[in-house]
Amino acid sequence: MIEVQNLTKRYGRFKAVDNISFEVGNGQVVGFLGPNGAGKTTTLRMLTGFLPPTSGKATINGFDIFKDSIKARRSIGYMPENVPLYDDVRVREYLRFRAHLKGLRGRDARNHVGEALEMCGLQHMRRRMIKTLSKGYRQRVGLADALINQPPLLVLDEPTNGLDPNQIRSIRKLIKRLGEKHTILVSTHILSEVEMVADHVVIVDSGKIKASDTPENLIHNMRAAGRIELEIQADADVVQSTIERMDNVKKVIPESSEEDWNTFSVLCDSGTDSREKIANMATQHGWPIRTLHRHKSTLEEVFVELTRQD
Ligand SMILES: Nc1ncnc2c1ncn2[C@@H]1O[C@H](COP(=O)(O)OP(=O)(O)OP(=O)(O)O)[C@@H](O)[C@H]1O
Repeated sequence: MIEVQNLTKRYGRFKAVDNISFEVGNGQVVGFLGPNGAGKTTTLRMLTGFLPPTSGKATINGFDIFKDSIKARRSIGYMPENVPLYDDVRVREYLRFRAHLKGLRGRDARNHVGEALEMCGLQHMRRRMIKTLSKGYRQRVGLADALINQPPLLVLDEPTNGLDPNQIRSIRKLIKRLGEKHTILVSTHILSEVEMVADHVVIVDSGKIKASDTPENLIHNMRAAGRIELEIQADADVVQSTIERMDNVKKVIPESSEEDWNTFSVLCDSGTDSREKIANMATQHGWPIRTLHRHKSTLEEVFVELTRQD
């Protein structure tokens, strides 16, 4: 559905997007992540035909977005970061107007508007003036607009930006539902959200791709660097030196101590799990254990690891 090859965008001498390439298959929900200023919006604006690239190529649904822009754009529903809406019209009127702009007429226009209202949970708001809507409902109108001509691809730029946790949940559910029928490229800062909705994640930083994989693989590869949390009742120095001598253990880091109990992070080699060996060793020495837990990485930790500045 999307093929991006060596896409670059310069603003003067500054490279906002630096030679990125990635693909999004039909039906995938792809999370496009990166810290502020990473180049996400610039990339999405190029892919939706709003911004010409400095160099590189992108095709949407087989059409070159720069050479065959109109055809490519017919395949895209784009929800920009700040949804521009007219305040002094009613929700349904606005969507009908947008449907007309997208070439829909008569019954088709009415049906598509009805479906978009329904899909985005806006039926009961259809007669409301846009200026009276909460931010969450304004976002829904933006989404309804993006899907009104039922494009195969939805490009959503931070659809949950500025929403409260309840609104975020409902937009997340909506994205999940939309993902059943559409290919979706969604940029967001809310990583737990991506973990729940995305089949694939692209992480960008300083205009470059830092990782591109399924959320599971990204997390697994982090987890492979295995960290075990151990809380044990024994002399801290003895525990540390004993465990550090074990195979596959890279480092034992004392974290805290409370009365006789000492807590450690045990860092192990990729793909290994030393919990049983640690448990056996503790039993042999008669050291009681209160916690022996393999830490599960989150997408947030992967993100921080790949994009942190320090
Ligand atoms: N029109 C412009 N002229 C000059 N620099 C720009 C322009 N638009 C964006 N930039 C710069 O390009 C970089 C990438 O911006 P972009 O908006 O694509 O980032 P982003 O990943 O979407 O960030 P955010 O998460 O904050 O929205 C930033 O350093 C930004 O300041």
